[in-house]
Amino acid sequence: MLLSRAPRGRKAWLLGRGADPGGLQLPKGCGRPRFLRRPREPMEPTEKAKEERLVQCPVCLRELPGADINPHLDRCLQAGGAEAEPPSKRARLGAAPPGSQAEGQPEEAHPTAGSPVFSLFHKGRGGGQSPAGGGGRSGAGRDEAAVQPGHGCAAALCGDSLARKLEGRPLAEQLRPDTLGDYVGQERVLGAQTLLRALLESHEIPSLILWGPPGCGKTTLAHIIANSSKKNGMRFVTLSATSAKTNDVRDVISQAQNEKRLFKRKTILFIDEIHRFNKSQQDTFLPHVECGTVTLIGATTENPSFQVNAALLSRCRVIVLEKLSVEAMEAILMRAVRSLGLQVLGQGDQHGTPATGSSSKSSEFPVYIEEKALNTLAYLCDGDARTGLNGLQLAVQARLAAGRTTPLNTAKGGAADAVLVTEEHIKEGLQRSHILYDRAGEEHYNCISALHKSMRGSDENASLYWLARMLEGGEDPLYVARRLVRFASEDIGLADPLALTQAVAAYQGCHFIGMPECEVILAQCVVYFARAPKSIEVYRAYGNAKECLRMHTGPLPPVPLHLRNAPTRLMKNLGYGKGYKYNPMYKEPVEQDYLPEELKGTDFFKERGT
Ligand SMILES: Nc1ncnc2c1ncn2[C@@H]1O[C@H](COP(=O)(O)OP(=O)(O)OP(=O)(O)O)[C@@H](O)[C@H]1O
Repeated sequence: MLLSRAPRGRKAWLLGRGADPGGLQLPKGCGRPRFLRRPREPMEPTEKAKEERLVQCPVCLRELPGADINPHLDRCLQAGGAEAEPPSKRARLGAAPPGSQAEGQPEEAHPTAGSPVFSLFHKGRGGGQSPAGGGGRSGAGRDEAAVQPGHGCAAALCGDSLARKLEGRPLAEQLRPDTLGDYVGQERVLGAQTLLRALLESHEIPSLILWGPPGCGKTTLAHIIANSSKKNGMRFVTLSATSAKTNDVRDVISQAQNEKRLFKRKTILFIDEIHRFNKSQQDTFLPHVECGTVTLIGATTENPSFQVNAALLSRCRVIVLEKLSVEAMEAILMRAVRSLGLQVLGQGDQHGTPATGSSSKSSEFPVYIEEKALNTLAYLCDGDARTGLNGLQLAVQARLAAGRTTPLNTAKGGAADAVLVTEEHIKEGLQRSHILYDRAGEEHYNCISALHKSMRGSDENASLYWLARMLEGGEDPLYVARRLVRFASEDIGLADPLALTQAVAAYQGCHFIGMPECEVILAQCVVYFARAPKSIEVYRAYGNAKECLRMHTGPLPPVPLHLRNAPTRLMKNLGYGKGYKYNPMYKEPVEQDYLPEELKGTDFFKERGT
């Protein structure tokens, strides 16, 4: 029977388990809840009616036909709550096309992929094994930061098996650490003596906001907390603010309330990209964080002071994660190298020119990666581990697909053909926009601010550097050009009125020809501005005028009658324009007031000077 055909508004009740209580596993110390007893009905329903009646699961709140409730409840409880997400909700929250999954089907029939709720930390999803190849997670970590020439993983893999390992889930996902031991870097907040580490190790998880640039390990840290909290009997629920709606948050909260009330189980709610929730959505969970129904862990790349409700922020500990250092990146890449079974080719080793061979042939050879290539990758991914791991994956896959082998002479005296990944291949594999700059995030504002300040400080070299950093990172040239228009007036002003013309021309030039040709137009304008004399006289005076208006109390003074236009007889009769002295008619300077009476004599320029 489909849920959609069931009568609505009927009071939910649960059937008792009758003769088979053994299948129901309740947590220790928790007696059979009262709701499991069937309430008395005025008239005993028939067996068929009993089976068709809808009842609500106390764990996941899903309504099911009476006949299905007890097996469902068993599964729900055994799966530990988080895994018991009703399939109907998965379909609703996830990206599944409408109608692709019939509501009310048993949950086993529904994969979790695509759902923002509970999907991230599912075990065993899509064959989510570590591709350890003998290396696995053990031994990975800080001590592996040094690249050992000619030293791959214990079991070196040849092309074919490696290609299979790289299929499917992205390498970064496959290698996401499960424990703090494998979490690299971020010593300042997670080092041995830090408060956060002590709290995590004692399983006292406070509400947290994890703030840091992309790929620095925010989600990974949440994943580690999820693993350890699940082991300690807590529920861990994930929502992504990019796809979840306010109702999804409400559902999670009401489940958390039930869990707390019925099973004394705590819920940790992880919200990825929390800054994408608007303030009123954030308000939804504020009281529940306050009263401890849920422990909130939010991840954001944006400054939480602007993006997270002040009230919510004050109830959370803000953990600032940094870009991963080059050393940390090397450790992460070495862990990947080991897990993939690649051999590292040291600086002293030599190789010849790649020869073209068939794919099937190259698939039989071991795969080497230059030590230099790993170092370069560690530098170029700019502290973003996802970019680094994806770059490695792409480069290796591309080499395997190209089907070329290279004759190698290693320092250890060996000579053999192999598939070789060089520094060049790594650079090709990296997307340019990832190299230096996060166009959509914090870095965008940091760099434009640095450019503005460098021009203001007349440092033409720094100005060019910040400009190049933005453009090479993929910044929109029109965004930079708009800022230059503003700068021309704000910082140069009347010291060189031509600056504004330059900026507008630069904007139009960029508009006409686009990147990369327009970069030199912007460079010219930026250098012009850095060298130009500066004046904030107008900017300040205008600020004073605005201030004067804002500070004014009471009704604003009327526009003096003599300054008003008088296009009609009535207006003339009312005195509009009366006494106005038309300046061109006078040879000598005209004595006339232009400010309202009460502001007579105000000098916005004099007040603070320039
Ligand atoms: N500190 C770390 N130690 C080991 N691996 C890491 C670390 N940080 C990131 N990684 C690797 O990089 C991948 C991406 O990291 P993660 O998803 O945690 O980044 P994030 O900070 O949440 O980024 P985003 O804001 O873009 O979601 C992980 O799957 C993991 O393989």
